[in-house]
Amino acid sequence: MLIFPNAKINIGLNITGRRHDGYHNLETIFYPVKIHDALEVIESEQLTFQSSGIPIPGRVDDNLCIKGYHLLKKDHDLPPVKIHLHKKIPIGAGLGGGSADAAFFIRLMNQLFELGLSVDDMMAYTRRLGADCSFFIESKPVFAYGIGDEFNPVGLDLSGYKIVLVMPPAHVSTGEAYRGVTPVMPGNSLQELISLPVAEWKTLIKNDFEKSVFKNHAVVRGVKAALYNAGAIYASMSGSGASVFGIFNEMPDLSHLEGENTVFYNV
Ligand SMILES: C[C@@](CO)(OP(=O)(O)O)[C@H](O)COP(=O)(O)OP(=O)(O)OC[C@H]1O[C@@H](n2ccc(N)nc2=O)[C@H](O)[C@@H]1O
Ligand SMILES: Nc1ncnc2c1ncn2[C@@H]1O[C@H](COP(=O)(O)OP(=O)(O)O)[C@@H](O)[C@H]1O
Repeated sequence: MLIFPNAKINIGLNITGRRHDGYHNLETIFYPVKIHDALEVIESEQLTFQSSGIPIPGRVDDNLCIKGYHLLKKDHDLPPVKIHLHKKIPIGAGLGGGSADAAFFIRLMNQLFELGLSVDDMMAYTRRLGADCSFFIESKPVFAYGIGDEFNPVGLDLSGYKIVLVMPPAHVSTGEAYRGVTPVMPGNSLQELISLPVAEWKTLIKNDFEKSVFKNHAVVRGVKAALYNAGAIYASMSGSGASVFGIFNEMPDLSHLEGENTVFYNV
């Protein structure tokens, strides 16, 4: 069975507090975008994992698909499977690619082996795999809070705009990004701001990671400026970086950014 895990962007990201478990409370909008991996699972003689496309750092045993398999196997009588992941979602980009693979793996296994898991059941597994992982069980626009695993639906539809995503040659680890932020409660609720017209977002909707990431990675700041210069109505770094997206009325010409950066048009 084949499935296509999609990436997400964060529109606004307020880090509101540090918790006793070392994690942070946050508020953000998760919005699904059309950049996909391809994940294939077939029943097999033994459990194997292979990948192609963008190389995935770390050991195979630490791959979130393999972790997801072991979690499910504890509760269900599963045969071994052969997993192939074709990686296209940039890694360490703030696009949640690893989390997407894990959540779509759980969805696929539920279907393939008729495990009868509800959305809540699947989210109980994904919560144990990563803070933003549960979003990808439904992959619909949401206002997320808590550590990023509690959701309220939002009626946000950006399909009338052109969204462009740029991945600069920089890598920011999620842990590093959180260490660079001093939590603060926002003056205005993101849940309310998001229903304002996109043209009003620029001065009101912020990503708290940008300050420290821009300080350490000037190239990321440069990409955001380039998107505004190209006519973006709104531009922001996604998540903990380093990717940056722009929302446009018309498709911009960003050929001057290609080469050094990877540019994804119409995500
Ligand atoms: C920053 C965000 C924003 O959407 O996305 P990305 O930029 O990574 O895509 C998420 O909070 C990333 O969630 P996720 O990537 O699932 O995080 P995890 O693997 O669970 O945690 C990695 C590390 O990030 C820190 N962490 C993560 C989430 C959170 N709410 N508070 C934290 O402090 C912790 O130090 C943790 O050890
Ligand atoms: N299936 C996977 N795809 C990508 N990265 C994975 C995967 N499984 C585990 N990882 C680990 O997760 C780390 C973060 O990857 P990713 O989710 O792409 O970043 P981000 O949290 O910035 O969106 C990688 O450096 C990698 O070691």
